[in-house]
Amino acid sequence: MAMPIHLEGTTLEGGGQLLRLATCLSALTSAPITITNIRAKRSGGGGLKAQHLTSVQWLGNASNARLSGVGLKSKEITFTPQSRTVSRLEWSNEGDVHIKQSTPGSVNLVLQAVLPYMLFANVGSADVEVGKEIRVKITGGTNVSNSPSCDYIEQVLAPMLSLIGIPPIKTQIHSRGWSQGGARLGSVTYSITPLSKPLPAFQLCDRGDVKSIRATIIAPKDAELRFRDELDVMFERREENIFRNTQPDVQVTFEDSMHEKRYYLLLVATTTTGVRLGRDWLYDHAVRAGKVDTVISNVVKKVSEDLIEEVDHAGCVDEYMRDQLVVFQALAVGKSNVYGGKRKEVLLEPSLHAKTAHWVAKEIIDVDFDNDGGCEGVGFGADQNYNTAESVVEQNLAHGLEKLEVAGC
Ligand SMILES: Nc1ncnc2c1ncn2[C@@H]1O[C@H](COP(=O)(O)OP(=O)(O)OP(=O)(O)O)[C@@H](O)[C@H]1O
Repeated sequence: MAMPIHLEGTTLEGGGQLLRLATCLSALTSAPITITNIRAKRSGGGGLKAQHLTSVQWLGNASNARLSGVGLKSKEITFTPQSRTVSRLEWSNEGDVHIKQSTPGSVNLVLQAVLPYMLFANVGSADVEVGKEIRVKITGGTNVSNSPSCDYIEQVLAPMLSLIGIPPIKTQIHSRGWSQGGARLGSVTYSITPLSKPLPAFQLCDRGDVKSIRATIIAPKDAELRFRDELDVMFERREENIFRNTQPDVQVTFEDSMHEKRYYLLLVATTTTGVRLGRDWLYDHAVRAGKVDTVISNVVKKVSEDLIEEVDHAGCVDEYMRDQLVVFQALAVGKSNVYGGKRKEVLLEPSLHAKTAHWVAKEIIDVDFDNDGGCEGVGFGADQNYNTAESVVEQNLAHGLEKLEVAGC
């Protein structure tokens, strides 16, 4: 049997993302891995939290893996996938998957671990019903600090994945789960259509101009007017920083957060080439009586400044999207390019999360990322049943998607 690939869990960012990506790639490729010192630099002693455990166990089941050392707080695990095909087909034929967490761990970090597996596991399998959706219901936190919110998934990640050739992902939030204002469980269903053929290389090189902004406010009902006013004033003042060459187009939606300590704002810019850039904040400081106005103005100030920084660099991905696209570049057929933008004429460095994802992908499937965001993917599944470039393009067109081809990459 092959020796497991050893990954030192404290490398670079050294958080849960390293574990999620490593176990996902291992499950897909059947390469056994051992991860040591998992999250060892994180506060609270590190090791697997419930959210990480859920992801590892689900991927283990799906890929029929032998798991060793896997439990709450484990700092070292070995993940040895046994067979790919049998269990892959088992779950995908069902159509419904329910991943339950008993804590409000981020549902979207669980999604981050399982989504590439769900999309790619059946690539090249002749038995798969093309176009058959998997509905994945995940219980946990829908809005959790330091993780993508369901709103970000729906408004940024899913449209960006469509842009690179992944069949559209639908989001249905049943109830919200929060890490702020008292822990609370929620649930969401994502409808995902697995790829049946390899993902063609994709090019995200031309950002275009910002053509619209969508603001999603979730806050206590009695803060609605104040929040909307604060946003109006900000958009008036920052119009030129955001829209530059285009007519301002702003849409604002409001949802009652049902708790006096839950304030959330997401701003999403959509550009003329279909790129989405998002920044958000789930307010995580104390909300003092009589200080609601300060909270609102802090939230609007921070999120709008963060978004303007993303607009300024002219790249095709926001800070978070950059690391979340790495796995798709690594698995695609041929060279994909993702332009990360410039500051003062110098290419923006990938974030530590992005560098970590590059490192994990290199260790497990031996792909390299260059400084300007290019990566020659392994062409996952291309050596199986369907391996012509034309058939790949046909498949994506059948999903109603166009490949984004932009000159200058
Ligand atoms: N506001 C945000 N919007 C979108 N994505 C986010 C946001 N904040 C963090 N992320 C993404 O969430 C992931 C967080 O990975 P990280 O390793 O920090 O997670 P974790 O499992 O919580 O680990 P740890 O508890 O060890 O920090 C990254 O992919 C990052 O890009």
